[in-house]
Amino acid sequence: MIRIAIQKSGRLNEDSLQILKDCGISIDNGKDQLKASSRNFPLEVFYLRNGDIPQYLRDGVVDIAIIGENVLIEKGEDIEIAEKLGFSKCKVSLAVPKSVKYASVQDFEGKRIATSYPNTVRNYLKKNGVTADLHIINGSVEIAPNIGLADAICDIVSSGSTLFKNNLKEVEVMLKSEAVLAVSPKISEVRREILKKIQFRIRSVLQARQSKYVLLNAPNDKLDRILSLLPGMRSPTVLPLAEMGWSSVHTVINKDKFWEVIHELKEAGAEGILVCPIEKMVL
Ligand SMILES: Nc1ncnc2c1ncn2[C@@H]1O[C@H](COP(=O)(O)OP(=O)(O)OP(=O)(O)O)[C@@H](O)[C@H]1O
Ligand SMILES: O=P(O)(O)OC[C@H]1O[C@H](OP(=O)(O)OP(=O)(O)O)[C@H](O)[C@@H]1O
Ligand SMILES: [Mg+2]
Repeated sequence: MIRIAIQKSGRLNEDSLQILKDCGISIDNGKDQLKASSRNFPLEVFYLRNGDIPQYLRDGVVDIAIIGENVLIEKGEDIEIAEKLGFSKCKVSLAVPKSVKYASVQDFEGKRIATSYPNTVRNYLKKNGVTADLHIINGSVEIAPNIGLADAICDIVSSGSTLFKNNLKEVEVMLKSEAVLAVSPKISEVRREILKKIQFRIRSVLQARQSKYVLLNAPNDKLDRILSLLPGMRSPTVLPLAEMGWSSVHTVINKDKFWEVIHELKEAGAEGILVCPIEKMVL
C-alpha cells in the first residue's frame, strides 16, 4: 500500500482526485473522511492541509503527495519531485501599490513586506543583497498595503485580478509553480515500485491531455502536401477510402497546435476533419 497526501479542500483537491481517477484509481470517498483507500489499486489517500504536507513527507507519514511546487520551495526544498502535473499553474510574486514608482529589487531595502511565503521572499532578497522587514500572515495578503500593515506584498499571482482589485502591481516574479507529485525521502523500496506504476499512468494521462486524435479525408493528388503539414507521433496512418482517389488520414497532434494546422489542412484540400480527445497515450 502506498500512502498519498492530497489537499483536503482548496484549489488542488478536485484536480488531484481527477488525475488519480484518470489513472484508473478509484477512491471510496466518504464525505469529511480524512483517510480513504482505493478499491482497485494499492493506495491510501490522506486528506491534509497543503501547508502541512512537506512535513508529513519528511517524516515519512505519507510516501507521496500532490502539492503546489511553491509550497515545496517554501517549506521543503529537500523533497524530491517525481512529476510535474500541469495544473494549478501560478507565480509567486512581489507587488507594490500602483502609485509607487518602482525601479529595481533594491527598492525593497528596509521595506515592510506582508507574505505567507517568508522563506521564499527572504532567499530571493538575500540573493539580491536586500534586507526587508517581513510580516507573516496566512491569507488576504493583498489587503495589507491598503490597511497600512505593509509597504509591499508577496503572494500567489495567477490572473492578476486580486492584485488589480487591491490597487497593486506585480514588480518581481520570484518563481513559477504548478502542482507536482512529491516523494518522501523515507519511501520504502517496495512502495517505490508502486510509485513507478503511478508515474507511468500519470505520464500516459498527461500526454493524452496534451494531444488530439485527428482523422481527415484527403484527395490522393493532394496527399503529399497534407501529410507534410501533420506533426504526428510517428508518420500518419493512411488508408484508402471506398471512393476511388481518396484516402483517410489518421494522426495525433498537440492540442495547442491543432487550430493552426487545421486551417492549413483545409486550405490544402482536406475534408471531413474530425478532432477527438484521447484518453490515454503510451509512448
Ligand atoms: N489563483 C491561483 N491560481 C492557480 N493556482 C493557485 C492559485 N492560488 C493558489 N494556487 C496553487 O494551489 C495551491 C493551493 O492553494 P489554496 O489556496 O487552495 O491552498 P492554501 O490555502 O495555500 O493551503 P491549505 O490547504 O494549507 O489551506 C497553492 O499552493 C498554489 O500552488
Ligand atoms: O491572480 P489571481 O487569479 O487573482 O489569483 C491570486 C489569488 O489566488 C489565491 O487566493 P485564493 O483565491 O486561493 O484565496 P485564499 O487567500 O483564501 O487562499 C492567492 O492567494 C491570490 O490571492
Ligand atoms: Mg489560496
